[in-house]
Amino acid sequence: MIEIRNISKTFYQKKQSFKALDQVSLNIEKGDIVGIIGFSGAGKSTLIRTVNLLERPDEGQIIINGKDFTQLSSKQLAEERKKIGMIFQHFNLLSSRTVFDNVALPLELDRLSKEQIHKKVYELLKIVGLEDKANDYPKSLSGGQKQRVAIARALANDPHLLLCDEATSALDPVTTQSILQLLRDINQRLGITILLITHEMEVIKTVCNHVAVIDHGKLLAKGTLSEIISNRENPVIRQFINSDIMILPQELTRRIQKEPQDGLFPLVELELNANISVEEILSTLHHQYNIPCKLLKAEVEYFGNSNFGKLLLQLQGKTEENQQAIYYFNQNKIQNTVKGYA
Ligand SMILES: Nc1ncnc2c1ncn2[C@@H]1O[C@H](COP(=O)(O)OP(=O)(O)OP(=O)(O)O)[C@@H](O)[C@H]1O
Repeated sequence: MIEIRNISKTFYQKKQSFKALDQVSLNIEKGDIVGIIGFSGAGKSTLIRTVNLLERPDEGQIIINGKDFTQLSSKQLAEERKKIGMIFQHFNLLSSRTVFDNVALPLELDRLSKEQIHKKVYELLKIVGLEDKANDYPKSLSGGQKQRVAIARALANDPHLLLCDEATSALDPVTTQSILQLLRDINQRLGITILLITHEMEVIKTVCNHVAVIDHGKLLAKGTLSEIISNRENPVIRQFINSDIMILPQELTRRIQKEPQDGLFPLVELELNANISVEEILSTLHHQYNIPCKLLKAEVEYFGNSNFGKLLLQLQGKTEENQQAIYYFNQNKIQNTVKGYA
């Protein structure tokens, strides 16, 4: 439905050039929620802005519902853009207009009658849960409420696609979750495709079913959430997914030894992957190998049927038994690190 095909964009400033996008291609299916993640300066904003041609690419095509946007006249483009809503990190509301008038703006530009506008604006405010704020001005709203108004305005022309440019980056974690929940509702109830950019993995995990990773203007990887999360080879992806260092419980930190000693057992940190579940690992150690072990800490997340995260296990078998456990981890590509002995 949306095809970003070999897009490149170079910026020129004072005789210097900078390639912000380099041959980026990405397909987005109708009804998807696709997240593009990357570090600051990776090219995310430039990429999302090329989709509705706010930024015109130097090369490549943007094909939406069979139309190549780069080939449209400005009049045709203006028509097509009405069907693409956009929201921004800093909401971009007009401070001199009430909530009602902000949401009404695209409808006024479309020359709808007063009655039609009134009906539509209240429908939209109901969707975003702000009917009681119609007469308030943006300055009296919280960040989350401002973003809701911006979402209502973006939905005014019944778009088939919503572009979200770091829409939750200025919000606290609780408000972020409520805005993401609203985006998911809109996607499910209204069938609107959503393309969002973010530098936060939490945002991706909360709402996206497909992910693309961008770095230095190039698309590094794309796929389902679990495909991307299982991609342990790429160092950039690893940084996003695996940024959490597992902190040992305090009481253990005090008595942990670096070298093996009689009477001490190894503490092993395991990195889970999509191929094997926590339950299977523990059950194999207990029942198949008969190795006593203690689960000291677990940070596990589930995506579909796959689990990811880390475990801290103390292997309490004899030396050979514990080695057998390590062999089992290696055989199953479960990354394991002996953190010490206790
Ligand atoms: N209009 C412009 N003129 C010159 N350089 C630009 C312009 N827009 C973007 N750039 C440069 O292109 C690169 C990519 O910028 P972009 O805003 O797309 O990155 P980003 O991944 O969205 O970063 P952030 O998360 O910090 O917003 C940056 O190095 C930026 O300085």
